[in-house]
Amino acid sequence: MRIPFTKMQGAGNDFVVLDETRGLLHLSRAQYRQLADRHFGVGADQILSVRPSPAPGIDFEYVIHNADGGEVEQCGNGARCFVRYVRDKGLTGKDSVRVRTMSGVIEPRLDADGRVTVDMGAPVFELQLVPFDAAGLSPQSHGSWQTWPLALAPAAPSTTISVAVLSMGNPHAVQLVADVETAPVAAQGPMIENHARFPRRVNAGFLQVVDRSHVKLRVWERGAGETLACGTGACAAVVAGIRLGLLDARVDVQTRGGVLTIEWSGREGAPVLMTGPAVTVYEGEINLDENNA
Ligand SMILES: N[C@H](CCC[C@H](N)C(=O)O)C(=O)O
Repeated sequence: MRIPFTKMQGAGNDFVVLDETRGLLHLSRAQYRQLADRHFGVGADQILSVRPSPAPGIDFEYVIHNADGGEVEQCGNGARCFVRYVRDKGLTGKDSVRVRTMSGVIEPRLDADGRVTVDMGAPVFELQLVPFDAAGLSPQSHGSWQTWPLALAPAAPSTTISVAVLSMGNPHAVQLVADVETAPVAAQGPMIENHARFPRRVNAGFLQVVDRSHVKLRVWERGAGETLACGTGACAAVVAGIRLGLLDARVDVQTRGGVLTIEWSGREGAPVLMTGPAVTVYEGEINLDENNA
């Protein structure tokens, strides 16, 4: 099956974008994996499918699959690329669109300077909604919030880390590190991602606080491994830093792929705003294996 696609990236988090506004492609999990494969396919961290409005007052639906083929609830860098895509393709005349994902409705907006700002909605702290199983654990208190001990069981000795746990529509576990460059992302990332206390797995953030308005962040993403940037991960890390009393309301997040600016008032229920780049890299066509169907 030969299909057209658009390759995009937001701060180095890269995507294959598919136009399904005139009909669904009905791709299989294996075909999503092939699209994301950097040797047998196009190569991307996630696949974004643009679909027609699902309901009045909502402009589009946006479906997200990780490189491992699994469908997920939210993708922040993808949301910025999404609005750039629908604008450039003439699928909308608006600069700001309301789009539904599996986790709810978000509102990306094209800014005059070419960057994109997205209202990512409010962070969720109820552990059972992340979801995170805290049974039998005693949290460490930090002012009005807490972090949770997470035992990582390598061969020996087992390591226990301390994570802030929250959802941006998708699950995040954020730990503070002294230096992101030496943080054990490759060693600990998979163990956190697949930890039994996260029934739907989790995105693992490694956060270095530089000062109250600048941080550095690396993220081992659920279903994709370490990416050059993670939009929801940047939102989750800044919200965690604010709640732990370490950050102010507007923070520049330095990722390996670029800078994202995150704003959150600190009031529960208040939305998180994320601003960053969205770039079209190239257009192409791919022969998808039929036997992958
Ligand atoms: N790996 C994430 C989805 C993509 C999130 C990330 N690319 C972003 O920009 O938010 C998850 O499984 O929840």
